Amino acid sequence: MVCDRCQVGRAQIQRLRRNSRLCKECFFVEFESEVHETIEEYGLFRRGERVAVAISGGKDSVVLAHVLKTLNERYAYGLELFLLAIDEGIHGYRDDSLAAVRRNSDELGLPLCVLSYADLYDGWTMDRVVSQIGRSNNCTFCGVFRRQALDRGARLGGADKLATGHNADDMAETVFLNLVRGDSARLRRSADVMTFEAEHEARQTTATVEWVPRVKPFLFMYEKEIVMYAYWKRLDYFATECVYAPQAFRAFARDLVKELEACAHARLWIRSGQRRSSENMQPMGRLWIPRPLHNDAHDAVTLAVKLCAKRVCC
Ligand SMILES: Nc1ncnc2c1ncn2[C@@H]1O[C@H](COP(=O)(O)OP(=O)(O)OP(=O)(O)O)[C@@H](O)[C@H]1O
Repeated sequence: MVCDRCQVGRAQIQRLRRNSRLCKECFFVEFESEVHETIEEYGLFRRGERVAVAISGGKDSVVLAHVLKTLNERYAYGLELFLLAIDEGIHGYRDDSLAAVRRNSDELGLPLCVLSYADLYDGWTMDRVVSQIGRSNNCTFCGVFRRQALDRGARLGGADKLATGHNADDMAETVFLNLVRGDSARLRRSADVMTFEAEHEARQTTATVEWVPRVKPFLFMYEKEIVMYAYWKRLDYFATECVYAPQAFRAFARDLVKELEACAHARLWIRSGQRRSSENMQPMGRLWIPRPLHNDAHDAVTLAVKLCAKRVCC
């Protein structure tokens, strides 16, 4: 079967969003163009800005670093990029992924800044936190520490923006997590392409904190396609899951999204990546859903809440 775009190469991937069948080269072109469109449409960067790319060594952030460098050169954004990694102090996980981060920094020729929880939080590594509080809830601590660490790292590095590798799948999970937690403030901004996290926290604590806006250039990109990009480009990333992650509440949300996707209707609206797929879309909050399924989507949210409640209660 030939590629729908160039009509020459052998089709090797069926795009989830547009349903087109593409060869590898055309897939790279479309993927990169879609990230560029997001950057342009939402005005994520301004010429001359210094951008911290948050890199964990996982596939999303490694692909993000490569794509941002490529687009910065191709479209002459005029950005000054550097990599920012946080060492949470998780033995057998973060030490290995940081090795991948260092190799990417060398390959891309981008400077790297590494900050550790141990240095920032008076010797408190995640291994030490888990030894004190056990495994349940440790991801909540880690998430709060990491958000602050990234913010501090970005400010230390003089960044105007902090770019993270959050993708459409992460967004869908986050929407459900915030729904279940009843965190309406976070729910409202969980699908934003640009957020001001520290500003929100500062408002709640009345502390004066300088903040660095966060941007998510991959918010409309599917995880599966990010994996294919990394695989076909032979990028050097670390694939193992965090040793503490299986206990995470987020894992419930991930399973839930998969369960919902098993219903044909839900699959159509659950990810923000559908946003641009058709003119027949309409917004429900920040999610875009096909018009004929608007009512079904409300049913799906109800179903999601019931499923979550069931899981949380069990
Ligand atoms: N230790 C870290 N250092 C720097 N950035 C991080 C770190 N952990 C997460 N991030 C940023 O937050 C984003 C989402 O975090 P998540 O926990 O989903 O990442 P991951 O699964 O470790 O790896 P990735 O998302 O890169 O595949 C990452 O893409 C990255 O930009």
